[in-house]
Amino acid sequence: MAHSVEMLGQECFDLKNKAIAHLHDYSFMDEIPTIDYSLLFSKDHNERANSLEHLGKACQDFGCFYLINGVEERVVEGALKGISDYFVLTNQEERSEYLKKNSMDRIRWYLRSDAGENRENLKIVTHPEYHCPSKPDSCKDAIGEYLKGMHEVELGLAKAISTTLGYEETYIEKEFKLEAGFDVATLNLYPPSLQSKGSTGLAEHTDPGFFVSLIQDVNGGLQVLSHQGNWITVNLPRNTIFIGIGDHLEILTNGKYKSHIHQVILDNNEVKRISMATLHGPSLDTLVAPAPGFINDSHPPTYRGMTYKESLELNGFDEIDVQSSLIQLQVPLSF
Ligand SMILES: O=C(O)CCC(=O)C(=O)O
Ligand SMILES: [Fe+2]
Repeated sequence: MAHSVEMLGQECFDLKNKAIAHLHDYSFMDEIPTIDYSLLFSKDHNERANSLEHLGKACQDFGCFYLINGVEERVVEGALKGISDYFVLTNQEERSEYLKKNSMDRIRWYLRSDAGENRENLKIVTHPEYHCPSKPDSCKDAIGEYLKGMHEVELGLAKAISTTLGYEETYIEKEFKLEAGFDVATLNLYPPSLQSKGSTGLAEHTDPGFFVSLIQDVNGGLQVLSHQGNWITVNLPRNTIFIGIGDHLEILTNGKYKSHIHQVILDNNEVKRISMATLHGPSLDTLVAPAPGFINDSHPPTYRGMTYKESLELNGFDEIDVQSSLIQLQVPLSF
């Protein structure tokens, strides 16, 4: 059928409106992107360029992504078994040996069960030196093997993310002095919702550092806040690691790559859930401030500089507590 000029005009108008509506329909953006680690280093130039572009978008538009082909499946499964063994094969009295003793603790444990938090949590400093309870035997080696693999991935992601920011590969590694980076793993045990005091596993927060890597034994619980303001549940396919941007990459990039806001909700958890979040940080003596390349007239510095250690201790916390101080580091807006 022949189209009259008026009809074609109407069709064009409808198509344009549809496209505009789609641009504002952000529901399609509520799926956490997946990055294939191996493709970031592909020998095929186009494949590498495409996956780096995808990584840059994930960092800028989501602040998090699912990583595949980073650490071997056997190693991830071994670590999850090691964490489960720690909580199952020791009793609470043995675990409470790691209750806070002093600010320089390298292993620390607590159990919290109230309206604001429901979890048992063991924090261990894992880099530059690796600390882990010696009991049970299966725990230290299995978690250690995963962390070794994850440290390689950290260095690889530092290269890839530097490239997405338009810098040379070694940029982040040098800026954050990752050779002596301060990493803390937090091992979590959340009760089933029936046994919790309220529905909050862990309240809304961001984490300090370069980025956080997370593995979990069951899906459901961890949620991230999308840049469009929706809470998205982290559903990790098997052998996938969740990666979320940390506060100090937000500070270094002056807000270009934002720290991911997340929380743990126990609403639908019928079974207990274990997770391990590793906060990969700069070295404690690194002064982290917005880099000159991210500052210009329309982007004045949004954060003040501070060493990683000072920022971890800013609100009276110890470095092993790895608490965020992003809000306190913000420079007030001047008009
Ligand atoms: O257990 C989780 O899913 C998240 C843990 C977390 O956010 C943290 O330990 O900082
Ligand atoms: Fe966190």
